[in-house]
Amino acid sequence: MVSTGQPVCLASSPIFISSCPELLDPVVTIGCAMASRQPRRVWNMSCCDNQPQALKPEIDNCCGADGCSSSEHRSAWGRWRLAAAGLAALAAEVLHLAGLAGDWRVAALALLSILLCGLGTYKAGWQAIRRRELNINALMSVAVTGAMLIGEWPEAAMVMFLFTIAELIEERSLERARRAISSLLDLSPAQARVLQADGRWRDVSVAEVALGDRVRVRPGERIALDGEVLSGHSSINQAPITGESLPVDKRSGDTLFAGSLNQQGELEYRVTAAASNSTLARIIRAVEQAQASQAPTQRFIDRFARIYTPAVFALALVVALVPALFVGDWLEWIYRALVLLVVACPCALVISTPVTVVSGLTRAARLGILIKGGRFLEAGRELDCLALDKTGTLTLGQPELTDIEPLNGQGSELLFGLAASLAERSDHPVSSALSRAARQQQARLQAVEGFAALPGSGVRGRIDGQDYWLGNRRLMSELGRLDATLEQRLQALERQGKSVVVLADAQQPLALFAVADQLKPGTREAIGRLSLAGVESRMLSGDNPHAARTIAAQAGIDQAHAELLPEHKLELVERWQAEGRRVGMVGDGINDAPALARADIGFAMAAAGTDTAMETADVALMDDDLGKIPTFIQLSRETVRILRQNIVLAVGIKALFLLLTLTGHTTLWMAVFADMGVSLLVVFNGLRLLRARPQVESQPAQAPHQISAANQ
Ligand SMILES: Nc1ncnc2c1ncn2[C@@H]1O[C@H](COP(=O)(O)OP(=O)(O)OP(=O)(O)O)[C@@H](O)[C@H]1O
Ligand SMILES: [Zn+2]
Repeated sequence: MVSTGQPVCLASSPIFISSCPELLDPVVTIGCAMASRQPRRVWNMSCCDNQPQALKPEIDNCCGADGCSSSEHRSAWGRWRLAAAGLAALAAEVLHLAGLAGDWRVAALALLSILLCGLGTYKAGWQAIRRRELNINALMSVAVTGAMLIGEWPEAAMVMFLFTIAELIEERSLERARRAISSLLDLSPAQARVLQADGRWRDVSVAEVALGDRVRVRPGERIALDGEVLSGHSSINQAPITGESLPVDKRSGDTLFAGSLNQQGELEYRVTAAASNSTLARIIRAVEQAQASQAPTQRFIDRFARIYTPAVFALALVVALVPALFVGDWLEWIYRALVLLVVACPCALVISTPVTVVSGLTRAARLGILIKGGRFLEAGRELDCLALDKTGTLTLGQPELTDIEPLNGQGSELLFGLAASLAERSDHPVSSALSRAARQQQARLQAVEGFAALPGSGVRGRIDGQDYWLGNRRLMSELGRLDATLEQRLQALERQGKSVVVLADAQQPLALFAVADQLKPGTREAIGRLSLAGVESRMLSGDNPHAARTIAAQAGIDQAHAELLPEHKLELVERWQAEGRRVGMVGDGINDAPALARADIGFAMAAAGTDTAMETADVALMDDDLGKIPTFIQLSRETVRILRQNIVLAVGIKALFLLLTLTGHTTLWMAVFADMGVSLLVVFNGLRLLRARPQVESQPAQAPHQISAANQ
């Protein structure tokens, strides 16, 4: 049981982290990660003076050769014992009601029940008291012991039994919320059909597949490993990764994710990541880590519990002693003090937050939204301003070359060849547009020396001993190549909403190349949902003001800031924060990195498959669907709402019972039932998030587009 305060091996849980409802100390978690597909076990080390060494034997024991499944935490024996304890407690109660109150048989049955189910609680309670900490176990141990001492045997047994049951249910719920995420891993098959050296295909365990191996997947099968399609054509359901079940078209060169479902054609692919390091495995690892990190509410509650429990003991002592000094009736006041201890049990309050946050994180991951900690899940609610990069975030990020304008009589074919040779070396979307067009037109590319990317402005390189530049207006004016004619022609193209780059040599500008990007399907709708949620969208673009405004207008964004260098994006984010706004930032390129890092929440899009995005962003959206941001904000609000409901429920009901207790209207029975009831209430309230349906219905009904396309 999690709350024993003992190191606990949650063998039945494939992942895990510590969670100790009545935790008074910071949690130390030790994970024993087995090979990738193996269960992973972790101990709750709230006790043991936080010394991992103290647990060494337990860890060795648990991770030993026998594997993790042997020491099943709630064994069959444990369940039988619990059932027997329940029967004994009930029998004691029945005998008691039958008027045999003082009978030794009642006491014996009650004692038997307590011994059967309560030893763990006593042990943990004793350890806590020895460390001069007072936790739930100590609270319950004292209450039960006190009840026995004043002869309330059946009640003592019932308190212990119900407490044990409640703890069990809570622990199970938390495990369920956690397991919900790791169960995703079961989606990727354990075996893959790999091409052997002798040319035959053989089924091989995924752990043995090497990088670069050629794997075949048939229609209807799940993809076993991350890879790149070598041959074949199919549509793939990537829902486990992206949360989006509309199938995505995949053909040669596209990225495949382990765990996704191949729907139609047969594919052969080259393995690009070991099974233990697939995108899916990394998502799950990240969620586990996020689950381990405490949300602000959690930290608050831990601090609260630290003061609270000792205060309750003090109050109970006062209730037991003081009134009796004046009015007598010792037994009655001691009884009330014991009821008070049970009523005061804060387990509902303490467990409600982890259950809720874990459920929220898991739900998000299933929707293809990877949140890096409870902190961000709680903070999402407060965002009131979202800064968006243009290319690749609002647009498809795959601009098409639309115009080539030679400037001084040279052949456009020659100039295009030069520009494309430079562009070929860069993966900036504008450059990619040129190189794509060059490939289609089979333009002659030349070798480039001394290539350099000039972030925010363009590229530079030497061809045939001549220096060339390819870049935007800023670059031309820096080079002193921007004259009136060039300016005029630039503006003419830009006014059509196009991005324009100029090819120049050491003397003069040679040609203009215009590209136009398209708004991504679903962008306008996502911006609309954001604004409904009270979040203002603002565009931050490195592109020219006309192109920026054109896209902003299409997307429904009022504020567009153009011609920004990376440091300008950062400055704007900082300025808005200084105005008291909570700023989120969505971007992809390196030019967004400083602003992303500075923003209250940095979002990365199309993060599946791009390592840096998945690792550095606060919130990583697995595909390029902007609609995931309003979904995230809704989920965040819902999470916080449930967190608050739980706090009000837990504290409110307990406060009510406290009053009833002090006035002598409650019994131990009622107190335990109330405690259990509140605990279950908050746990199930938290678990609701797992099932929550934060507006997935608002997916645009457009044709699916390739996610790999946006991973530039
Ligand atoms: N490697 C490059 N190849 C070609 N053009 C470039 C390159 N780098 C920058 N540019 C030019 O400079 C402009 C600004 O570039 P920057 O990377 O800052 O913005 P962007 O990513 O294109 O736009 P946004 O910031 O809106 O996503 C581009 O629109 C392009 O015209
Ligand atoms: Zn409790």
